[in-house]
Amino acid sequence: MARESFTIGILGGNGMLGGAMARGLLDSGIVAPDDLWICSRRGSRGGLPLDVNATRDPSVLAGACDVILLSVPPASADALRLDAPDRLVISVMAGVTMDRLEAIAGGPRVVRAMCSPAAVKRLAYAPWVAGSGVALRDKTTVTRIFEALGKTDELKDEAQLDLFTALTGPVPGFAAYFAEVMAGYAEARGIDPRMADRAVRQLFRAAGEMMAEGDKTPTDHVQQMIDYDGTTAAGLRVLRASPIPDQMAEALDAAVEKSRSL
Ligand SMILES: NC(=O)C1=CN([C@@H]2O[C@H](COP(=O)(O)OP(=O)(O)OC[C@H]3O[C@@H](n4cnc5c(N)ncnc54)[C@H](OP(=O)(O)O)[C@@H]3O)[C@@H](O)[C@H]2O)C=CC1
Ligand SMILES: O=C(O)[C@@H]1CCC=N1
Repeated sequence: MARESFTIGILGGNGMLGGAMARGLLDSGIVAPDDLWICSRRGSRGGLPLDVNATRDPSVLAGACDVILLSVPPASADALRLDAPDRLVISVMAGVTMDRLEAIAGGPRVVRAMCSPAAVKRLAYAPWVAGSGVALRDKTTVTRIFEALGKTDELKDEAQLDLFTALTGPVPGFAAYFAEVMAGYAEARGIDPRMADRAVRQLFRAAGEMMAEGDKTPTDHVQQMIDYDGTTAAGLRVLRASPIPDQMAEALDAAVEKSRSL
């Protein structure tokens, strides 16, 4: 049986995340360029193909699209009114709660999600929570859209979205900080900065690919290196005994609190 096709509109589709999702969706083939709409105040296309429809008017986008993705800054959210209770509205905005989304959409057929700019490579992780007006068929649509952009899970507890806003919303996000620290260590010990940069980029690329493949969890990888009992084990034992896990939790808590205050 052929899969249902739909038109998708992205409010903020010329922005960092909106543009990444637009490109990912087009690359996946889930939507044809002429079934994709983007909307922003400037009405710019953000380098998307000319067949993609662009408008400055959110009501035009809402009128043309079965599914509307909201990807404008949280500060712009409360002034938005789509009045489109019959459309499936999916927000990827940090901290904008389900209640606020229902006010924007004009009804409860809304999904609050988190996504990331890795959507451009179809490598995002997108958890989501369904509002009370979201039917089973809508959930299938949400899953199809986010599977086109990477991996996805339905959550039951809206509060957990703030945790993912901190953990997986920013890409490279907190992983970039660890890369920065490692490159800084190398530079401080006389390695050419360009070489340190190249080395650390390649390390994180390989680490990401190796951790994404197979069944091993990050803990399994760490334990395997500790069990090997070589040079890396010496350093990992220092890290495991350090306050770094608590400090990491403090940093993530700060990001979660920020999300809850938006
Ligand atoms: N960037 C990221 O890493 C992530 C972002 N997010 C969330 O995604 C959303 C978008 O973020 P991001 O892409 O970084 O932001 P950007 O500033 O890059 O893009 C936002 C876009 O929205 C448009 N816009 C702003 N206000 C309005 C409005 N009132 N009506 C219509 N369009 C508007 C802007 O275009 P114009 O000026 O032309 O109107 C702009 O291009 C935010 O809510 C953020 O929390 C979530 C996860 C990760
Ligand atoms: O840093 C930010 O505000 C964006 C939103 C969620 C993740 N990154």
